[in-house]
Amino acid sequence: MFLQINHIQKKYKDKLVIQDVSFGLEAHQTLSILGKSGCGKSTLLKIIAGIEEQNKGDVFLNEKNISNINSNERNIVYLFQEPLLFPNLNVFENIAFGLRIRKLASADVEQKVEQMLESLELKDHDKKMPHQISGGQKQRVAFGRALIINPPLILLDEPFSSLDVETRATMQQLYKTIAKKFNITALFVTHDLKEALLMGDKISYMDKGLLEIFDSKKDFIEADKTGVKSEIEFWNNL
Ligand SMILES: Nc1ncnc2c1ncn2[C@@H]1O[C@H](COP(=O)(O)OP(=O)(O)OP(=O)(O)O)[C@@H](O)[C@H]1O
Repeated sequence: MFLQINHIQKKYKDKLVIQDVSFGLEAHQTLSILGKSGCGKSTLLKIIAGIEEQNKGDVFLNEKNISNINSNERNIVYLFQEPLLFPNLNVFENIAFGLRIRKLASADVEQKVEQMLESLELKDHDKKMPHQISGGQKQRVAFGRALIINPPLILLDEPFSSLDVETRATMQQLYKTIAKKFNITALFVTHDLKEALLMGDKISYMDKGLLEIFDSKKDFIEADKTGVKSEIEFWNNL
């Protein structure tokens, strides 16, 4: 497995937030993590990113135990609901940032950023500043800035939840396209049932600090706790 999580436990003081979480994820796959507010989703992502420290358990990335490696040396990208862009840099330079600090030649930066702008349908916005673009466009710039450095793993923490329904649907489609194009390996946290089903190659459900991965979408739909059956019942009863 490209990402292997073994028996992670996390307590905040005496409160057990993550009980015992283990799972594996193959490279180039997206795992959706569905769960109600407070079930420990963000805490799990923070542990994998190295922002929080677990009390027990290990994180392996590409066969290497990264549990004791500093967050900035893990090269894992963590994308939040609200995209954090550099307010004083335009769209082009926000995306180029990771390449500039790695001292890539200007011509290479230009070529890579142009390609990324094209993939993210941002070509007409390259000169704009972050305050001049919409929420969906900001989220696309944040994706571009993350993807351009080829991170081994991307952690998405409800990335589309502040967007309106239509923009959200567009972003979901775009995510599917770029995930395939850039061979992304990702964890996608959401509290939206449909989004979990759409975004994940694999789907999991988190509840009270425990996580279950389903073997298939059919199993996920049929399990009572995921809420799919009651959703279907609701529409049938209308
Ligand atoms: N730094 C912290 N100190 C103490 N308790 C925390 C801390 N961070 C999170 N918690 C608690 O841990 C539990 C899990 O929080 P977490 O943010 O992981 O939930 P979540 O599933 O991501 O929720 P949401 O969907 O609302 O973001 C919550 O009860 C929260 O109050």
